Formats: sequence, C-alpha cells, structure tokens
Amino acid sequence: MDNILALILAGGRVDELGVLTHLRPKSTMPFGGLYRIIDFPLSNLMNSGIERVGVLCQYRASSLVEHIGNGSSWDMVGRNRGVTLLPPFQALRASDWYKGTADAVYQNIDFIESIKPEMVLILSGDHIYRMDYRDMISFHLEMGAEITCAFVDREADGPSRFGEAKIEDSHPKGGRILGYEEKPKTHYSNWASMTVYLFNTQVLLELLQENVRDSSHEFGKDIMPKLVGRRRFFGYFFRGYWAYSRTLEEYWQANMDLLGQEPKIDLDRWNIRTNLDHEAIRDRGPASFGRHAQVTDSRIYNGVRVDGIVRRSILFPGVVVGKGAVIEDSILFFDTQIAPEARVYRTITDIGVTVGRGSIIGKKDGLITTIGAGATISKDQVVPDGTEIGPAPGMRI
Ligand SMILES: Nc1ncnc2c1ncn2[C@@H]1O[C@H](COP(=O)(O)OP(=O)(O)O[C@H]2O[C@H](CO)[C@@H](O)[C@H](O)[C@H]2O)[C@@H](O)[C@H]1O
Repeated sequence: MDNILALILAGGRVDELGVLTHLRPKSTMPFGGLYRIIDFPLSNLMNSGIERVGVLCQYRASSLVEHIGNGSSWDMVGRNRGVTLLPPFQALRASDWYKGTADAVYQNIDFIESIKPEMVLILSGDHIYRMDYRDMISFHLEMGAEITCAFVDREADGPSRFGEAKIEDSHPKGGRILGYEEKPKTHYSNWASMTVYLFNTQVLLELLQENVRDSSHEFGKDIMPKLVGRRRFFGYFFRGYWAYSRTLEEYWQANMDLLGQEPKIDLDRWNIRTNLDHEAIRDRGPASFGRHAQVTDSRIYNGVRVDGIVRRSILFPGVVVGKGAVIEDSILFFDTQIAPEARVYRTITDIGVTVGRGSIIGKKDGLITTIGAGATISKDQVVPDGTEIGPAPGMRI
C-alpha cells in the first residue's frame, strides 16, 4: 500500500456538537472511555497497511497536535511512513484559511506532489466505523475507476444530510455512479456517502485545478455531482456499522453502542488504537469500587473511583462517583467529579466537570444534557434535560 497517500479531513466546525466542540474539533472528541474519534480512521489505515497520512486540520487544532504526536500509536513512524499535520499556515502553495474540504486538499497539492502517490484516499476524521480500505482499493483497480466513493445503506425520508448516489447494481461490491445529489431536499437514494473518496492522483489534481479557483470548495457539493457521466466514477457498497454522530443524540448513541451483551462496536476485534501516552490516560491506577458501589452494563477505565450506582454509562479515566450518587445512560469524560447523592441522567460531561452534592442533572428518557469542560454544578442545583452549560473560562483541552 506504499503507493497510496491518505488525507484525513479533520477541520471540523464550531457548531457541531454544541459546548463539546467549543474547544476542539469533532475529530478529537473523546469517545468510548479512552479514545478520540479520529482513532477510528487512523486505526483503519494502520489495519489496511496505509502508512503515509496527512491530517488536514484548522479549527482549534492543538488537541489534534497533542493527540497524534509523532504517529507511533498507529505504527506510523519510519522512513517511508508517518503522519503529517497540515494546518493552513503550513500549506506551501497558499496560506488561506481552508474554505472547504476540496480547498483544504487544493492548498496541499505540493504535499501530495512531494509524496508522488498513485492514489489518494480522502477520509473524514469524524466517523465511527471499521473498514478495510484494501477491499475498496482492489474494487477500484478491478473496475479501472478514476474515482471511487464508499456508500452506506441509510433509510431516509425528507431532506437528506448526506450525499446520495444512484449506483448500478452490477457487482456485489458496487458499480458505476448513475447520479449523485448532495443533501437533496427530497430523498434520492438509500446510498449515503461516507466521505471516503479514492482518487487516482492525476485525476484528483486535474479536478482540483479545474474547480477550486472558481469558488467550488466542497467535494460533496461542487465536485462529486459533476463527475457523473464524465469520469469513471464508481460507488463501493460498505455493509458494516457506521456512525455519523453529527448531533448530540447520534454521538451519545454511538457511545451506547459499546454497551450491551453484544456491542455493535467491538474495539478489540476492530483493533482500534489510541495515544496512551496522553497525561489524561497514563499513570492511572486500576479502577476501584467501594463497598456500596453498583455498576452494570458500563465501561469503566483506570483511575475511576465508584462509591455510588452506575448504569449503562461510560466513565473515562479519573472519574469519581461519590456515595449515594446515581449515574444513568451518561458519558463522563476524564476527571469528572460527581459528589455524593447527585443524580445524573442522559448527560455528557466534558473534561474536569464538578457536580455538587445532591444536584440533579438531566432526566430519564429526556433530551441529552451537556456540560462543558471545567464547569461546576453547585450543590442541590437542578439542571433540566437538554440544557447546555458552556466550558469554564480559560480551559485548554
Ligand atoms: N475546511 C476544512 N478543512 C479540513 N477539514 C474539513 C474542513 N471542512 C470540513 N472538514 C471535515 O470534512 C468532513 C466533511 O465535513 P462537512 O461539514 O463538509 O460535511 P458534512 O458532514 O455536512 O457532509 C459530508 O459528509 C457526509 C457524511 O459522510 C456526506 O454524506 C456528504 O456527502 C459530505 O459532504 C468532516 O470530517 C469535517 O471535519
């Protein structure tokens, strides 16, 4: 796979997951007790033997820089392999803020040319799935395709949030794309784009030169629809689990998919790696449970102390749940402190949140409640479900 360069789109946007993405892009959102979302595409690349990777970042990139480090967590350090962070100011050809996904790649044409790959695989850094990209690559080669995109089967009605394609059903793995619409107002096809694009390098460079300078900045909106009938443009059918997590509800559900008797996400079998050298993870002792603790159907990591009741929840390293406190259907990021007798339902707390004694946050079966990094909920405070509390000033995550 040394003829392939992967580019991960990790730009993100401020508005995506409310207070949780005020201080970080979605690609570095904590996930599943130990991980960050970008660990999924990075581990997929590692497991597919693709070891030359650029990460296109811009918004609040410091958490990304810290998380990726030198890439050794995904075995990507070596003479001909590695992860390169590509923020806009480092782009060689121009130094604009990236205007969109295609523009982000356009501004890094020099990087692509310096590596001279035969194909470029462009991926979103924001999705939770396991995919062996080699299968899609061999389909692309077998079809003699110039561009292949991966699609997942999604039932939808009403306005779509996805790029949707009509795909010829001539091969079990995919077929020619007969039509493509980006986020159509009325449902167009069940095949939703996963933002996994494989381009022959020469074709990618031609398309970027043609499109981007005419103010076309997005692959989905400006480039994909124009390829139908003009290029050897194929769709690849992906048949596994895929979580988009564009809304709080979806992000919460994807975390809950780690729980249950047969979790939909199997981190061990999927071989998902993360940066274990982060100070929030390393040097933590084993989790411990007091004599009144009750924990069911949950994931609990190192450095956690539980003296209360925890049901269907995910506790990141360093979380403390005091005596008599109840945590249900919740995700508590690193070092959340829950005082005794507090009750927390369907809530996501960011790093370093403190919840006061006797307070009640969220509601069983209510809307998801979110508390920003470092925020404090006072003693006996009631926080209605669906509330978003911003991060404490000066937090760096
Ligand atoms: N300027 C920038 N620099 C670097 N990275 C950036 C960036 N702007 C966005 N990104 C990243 O690119 C990816 C795509 O994000 P967008 O917000 O453009 O697309 P959206 O999710 O709406 O639809 C897209 O994703 C859905 C789901 O895959 C598809 O169905 C649809 O066709 C497609 O347009 C995300 O990973 C995002 O973080």
